[in-house]
Amino acid sequence: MAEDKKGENKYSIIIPTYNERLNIALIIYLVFKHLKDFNFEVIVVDDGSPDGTQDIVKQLQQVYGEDHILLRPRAKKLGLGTAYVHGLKHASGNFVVIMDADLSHHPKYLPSFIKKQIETGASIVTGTRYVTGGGVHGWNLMRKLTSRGANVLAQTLLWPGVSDLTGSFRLYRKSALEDIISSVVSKGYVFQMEMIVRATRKGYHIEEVPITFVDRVYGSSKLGGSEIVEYLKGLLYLLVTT
Ligand SMILES: Nc1nc2c(ncn2[C@@H]2O[C@H](COP(=O)(O)OP(=O)(O)O[C@H]3O[C@H](CO)[C@@H](O)[C@H](O)[C@@H]3O)[C@@H](O)[C@H]2O)c(=O)[nH]1
Ligand SMILES: [Mg+2]
Repeated sequence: MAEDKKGENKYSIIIPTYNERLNIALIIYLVFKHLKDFNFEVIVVDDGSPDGTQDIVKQLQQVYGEDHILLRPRAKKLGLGTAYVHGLKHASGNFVVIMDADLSHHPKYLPSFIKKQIETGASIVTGTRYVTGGGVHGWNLMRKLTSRGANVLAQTLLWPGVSDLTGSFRLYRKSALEDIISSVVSKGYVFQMEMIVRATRKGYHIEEVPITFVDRVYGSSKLGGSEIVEYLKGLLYLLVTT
């Protein structure tokens, strides 16, 4: 396996949170477990969660160290896309990973993202549910159809050459992420699709690794009907502007 055992690379793991009190300790434990051979930091971007997520993160900082877990909160819920932008400003690594807090993105995949990047030299490695070896577990039929439909629609209109456009488990070379993010306008969930489409248009080397997305056990999704409308608007915007 290609490895970066405490080598020159540092991975900044950005985890956006909104009401993830019941998930945050486990995801951080698992990140530490699976990245023990690598240089990394975890950056939690919490948007003033009323459930006290930040209190748990502060306790975890006492256990793991404040240099390993950074809490970079914002006063209120400002949207998932802007949470990544905020986290990136505080990242000290030369690579950045973006992942959900609710264990839908299992940290066990992190070494395979890193391995793929080292083997190929890619600027982006994106987790995909829609190739052999990947999948979705635990979603109801409606959510499966929504995700599949969103992907098929975007594939048909935009031809990006990436199999999972709405997934958000990704590793970026930090310089690439900074460059791409500077041209992204979306603020919510559609941010993921805009990021990867703009990356393909800019000619970045993108590789994929299969992941199985497992629906959360604790808490609830923050994806509402308004995000679906925003997705459709974002799709049209990309169609016109890219
Ligand atoms: N800071 C912050 N975090 C947020 C916000 N909205 C959501 N989050 C956090 O973002 C992560 C994903 O939110 P979920 O609500 O769990 O999303 P989901 O419905 O499971 O959707 C997932 O799958 C989609 C693809 O099918 C993805 O498009 C989406 O990004 C996410 O990975 C979680 O860690 C959640 O706490 C926000 O406004 N601010
Ligand atoms: Mg989720």
